[in-house]
Amino acid sequence: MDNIVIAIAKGRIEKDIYKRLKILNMEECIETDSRKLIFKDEENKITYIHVKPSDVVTYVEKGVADLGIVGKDTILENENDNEVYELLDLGFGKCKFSVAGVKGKNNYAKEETLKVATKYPTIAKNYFKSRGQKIQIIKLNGSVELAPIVGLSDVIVDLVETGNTLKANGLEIVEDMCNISSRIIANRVSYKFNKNKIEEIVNKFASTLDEKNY
Ligand SMILES: Nc1ncnc2c1ncn2[C@@H]1O[C@H](COP(=O)(O)OP(=O)(O)OP(=O)(O)O)[C@@H](O)[C@H]1O
Ligand SMILES: O=P(O)(O)OC[C@H]1O[C@H](OP(=O)(O)OP(=O)(O)O)[C@H](O)[C@@H]1O
Repeated sequence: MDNIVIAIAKGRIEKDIYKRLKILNMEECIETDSRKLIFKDEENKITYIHVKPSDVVTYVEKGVADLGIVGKDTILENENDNEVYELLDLGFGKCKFSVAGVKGKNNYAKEETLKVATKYPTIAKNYFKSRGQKIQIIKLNGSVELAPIVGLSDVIVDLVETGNTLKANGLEIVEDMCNISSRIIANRVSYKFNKNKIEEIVNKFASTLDEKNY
């Protein structure tokens, strides 16, 4: 049988993923300080590919990867285009989506069209549509907190972890939208054809959920 391919999100959650891979003795092949993007663990018959977080869902949905480890934010941002199975909440990478704006300037009438700056247009559109609020999206790629300060938008939709970035820029949370954490996702066809191997891997990750040693 071919190796199971697991797409790992590079960046912020990578270290948390490696801690679990160590616990599962699945890390022999991964050189954490390397620029390499693909690692083969022949013993466990698993291939790991290192992918930008916002691309993991694409690799899984297209079937290049059987499994992916990635933040729920990227799953939600891709949900209109990419159908994948979400198999497990890994309990790390915790943050939340919130609507935020400049402190003391957030009394908007429902009838107004709200200008919303965000890195996550799909999430913002779905959220405000569900609340019957007309919006105009201003798509940005980062440092989104700047937008309401300089008048580019009324509010932002962004990830909040400690709240320090909002506080440092004189912004306040208008409303919380949903909690976020890292998840294991699966390609739907792979899950049907490699169910036993996939469930074996997912169950191993599930066994680390109550590990206190990291
Ligand atoms: N404060 C936070 N900001 C952004 N992501 C966070 C935060 N806290 C936890 N996360 C989780 O970490 C994941 C990876 O975040 P990271 O910043 O590495 O990726 P990214 O934002 O897509 O990268 P880039 O900033 O290069 O576009 C996110 O998808 C999210 O699930
Ligand atoms: O609540 P906090 O702990 O301050 O974290 C929230 C910040 O973290 C992210 O920024 P990051 O620099 O990771 O990504 P970006 O390039 O999308 O701004 C996010 O966009 C917020 O700005």
